[in-house]
Amino acid sequence: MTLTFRDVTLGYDRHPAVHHLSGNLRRGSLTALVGPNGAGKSTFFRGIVGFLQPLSGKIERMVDRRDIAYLPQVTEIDRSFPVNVFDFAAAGLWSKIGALRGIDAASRTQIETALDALGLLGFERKPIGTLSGGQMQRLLFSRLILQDAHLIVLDEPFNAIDERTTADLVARIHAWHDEGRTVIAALHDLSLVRAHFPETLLLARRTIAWGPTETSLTEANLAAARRMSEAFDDHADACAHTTPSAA
Ligand SMILES: Nc1ncnc2c1ncn2[C@@H]1O[C@H](COP(=O)(O)OP(=O)(O)OP(=O)(O)O)[C@@H](O)[C@H]1O
Repeated sequence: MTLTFRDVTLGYDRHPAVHHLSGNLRRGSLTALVGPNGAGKSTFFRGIVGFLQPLSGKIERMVDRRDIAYLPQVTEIDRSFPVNVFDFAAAGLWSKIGALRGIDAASRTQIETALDALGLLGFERKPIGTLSGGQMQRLLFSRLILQDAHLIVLDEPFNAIDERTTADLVARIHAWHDEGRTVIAALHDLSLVRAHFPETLLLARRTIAWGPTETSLTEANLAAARRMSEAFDDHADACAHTTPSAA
């Protein structure tokens, strides 16, 4: 296993957002995290990476925190920061070599190789603020390559990305999977999930289904996820165990 969740509840200011989640993220698995807007997907990821401590229950990590790479939603990334493509990618090496060691010839080659893998060679000196959305997402994936983490957590990596870039990024995800890494990605495009992700966690504040994609993403489960998400009271203090009745 890479992660085990034991009756985990996550939330903000004591208001639960994700309820009583139990299960395992198998080592080397490739999982899609699916759920309606506000289902708790980003909250779940913040719990995985340790930005958010569970209100109750336990997340057991069989990997070191430094061996977890996290790609937040693109809206959470500040692109006004005055840094160029090369230096932004180079930050991916910091968790392994430290920020102060400087970049030697071997590291430079590694960074160029990672940029090349995502079609960004030649962009090294460009400020990140001048990149298109798709180029920025390619850069974020280059940095993930350099992080060389075992567990890779991707929050909506294909948002506002064209088909060509999506195909390149999907290929990179398959390469990570083939290398034996554990990958989990929040996605809204169900045809993409069915085509490329063997396992799915369907979340709507609680687990609706978690297992093989074909058995998780049934019409009945998707309808249950919609109902559950709509019925959820964001301001509830207590941990509601009740399930809304089928409409
Ligand atoms: N920083 C925060 N402080 C307070 N509440 C939050 C915070 N972030 C999220 N929430 C609330 O937690 C609930 C789950 O939100 P979350 O962002 O995890 O959902 P999501 O499934 O990632 O949604 P989307 O698909 O729209 O990105 C929502 O009701 C949201 O308002």
